[in-house]
Amino acid sequence: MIEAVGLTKRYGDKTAVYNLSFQVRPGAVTGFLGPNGSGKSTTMRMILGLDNPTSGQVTIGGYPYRKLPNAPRQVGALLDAKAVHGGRAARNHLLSLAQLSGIPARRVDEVLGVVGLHEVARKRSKGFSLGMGQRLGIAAALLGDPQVLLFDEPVNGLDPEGILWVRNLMKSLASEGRTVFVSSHLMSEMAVTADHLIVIGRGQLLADMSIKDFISANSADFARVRTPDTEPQLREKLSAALTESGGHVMPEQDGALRVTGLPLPRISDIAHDSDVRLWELSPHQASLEEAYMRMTQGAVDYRSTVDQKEGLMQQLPPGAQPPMPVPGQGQPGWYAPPPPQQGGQPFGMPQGQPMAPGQPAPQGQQAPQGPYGAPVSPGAAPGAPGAGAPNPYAQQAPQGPAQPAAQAPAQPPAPPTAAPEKPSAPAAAPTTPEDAR
Ligand SMILES: Nc1ncnc2c1ncn2[C@@H]1O[C@H](COP(=O)(O)OP(=O)(O)OP(=O)(O)O)[C@@H](O)[C@H]1O
Repeated sequence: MIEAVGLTKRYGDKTAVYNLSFQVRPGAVTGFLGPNGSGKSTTMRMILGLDNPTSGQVTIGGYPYRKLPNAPRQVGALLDAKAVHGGRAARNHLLSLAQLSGIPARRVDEVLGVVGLHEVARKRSKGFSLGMGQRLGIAAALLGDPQVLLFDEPVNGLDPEGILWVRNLMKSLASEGRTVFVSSHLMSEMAVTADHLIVIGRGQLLADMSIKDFISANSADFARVRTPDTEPQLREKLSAALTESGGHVMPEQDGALRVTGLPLPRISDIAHDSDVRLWELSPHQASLEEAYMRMTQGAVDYRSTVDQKEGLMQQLPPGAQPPMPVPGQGQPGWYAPPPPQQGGQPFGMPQGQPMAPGQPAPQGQQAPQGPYGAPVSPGAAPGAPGAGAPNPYAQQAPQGPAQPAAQAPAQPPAPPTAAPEKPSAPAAAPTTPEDAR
């Protein structure tokens, strides 16, 4: 288990992480979500002993990383897939990491099979595609057969097949009882990968909850109602009638109305009673990406200066409800879809679920040891199981296509921040203590 308590990191006058407390438990994929610059990588570096906290502490299995006995065998991480010596063959790169950590050479071939890079094992990594580089970084993380794994944005730049492969790998590692902590800024990806979510914004904890709770708290039902385009007065009439009946009405970009707080049959009756013809009346669920953006909208450091949000600037039709204000957040005159619990917690924290973890798991709890990738025959195709023993990770699970990457949040430009440029990530695999900065 990974446990952070009051973790704070300052770089000069920039506070990258502030008073962060959370636990990452074994047997689950824990998604670490936050907008760009929210402190995810800084937190991961502190977990791995590559950066010292300004205050607070973070431990793995009760030890700070640097005091962890035989750390490379217990913790594996992918921080930056590009942090490899490009002139070295993939196998040699892994071999050198293995030798530094006293890991036998045969394990190198095992992990090459696990990530499906066996056929290119003797090729220099500088010719690798982004996806192959990610696989090589993941192979390095798996070398020590560790119980604790950290992946910083492992699907960045991957194609749908690669995303699906990483997703299934995370899940199978967790199903073996390992602790899997994976950062991302894509809610849509975490929704289908993670069991648990830790969300941060500007270095502070915004939410710590199971994905199930996040979904039930944030997937509000709403109805889309569309009146004939040719008769705008009907739209206004219906909007007023729905509002009068206790509904919350907001305009959609395409001229339809988004209605919450009224069941579909009631909306139909109100339209009928108001003599308004409908071209559409359909049930919908707010997307998790929207809920996540709502949660983090006040904690986004970097915004596009390109005006991409005209659709959100529509005038409210007569009778329409203004957006729910999110205390201390959001931009005046702008709005995201309303939170599902009107008048309640803007982030819809489920009952009895604290913002910060409240149930410490027993210290030193050991996850059950699962079977690990058995050697794969040298002729095995990349990503395919070997001809000998089955390869649990290289196999494609029969699932649907990966979800497309979400649109960047449409937000007005924020005032420039004085944040210094982010330095490049550590230049070597974090499993080698020698590389610690
Ligand atoms: N070594 C450093 N010196 C100064 N500032 C830093 C340093 N490392 C990080 N920061 C700053 O701390 C903040 C958090 O950065 P961090 O890289 O941890 O965010 P992140 O959530 O991983 O972002 P991204 O999703 O863009 O990778 C940023 O404002 C960044 O510029």
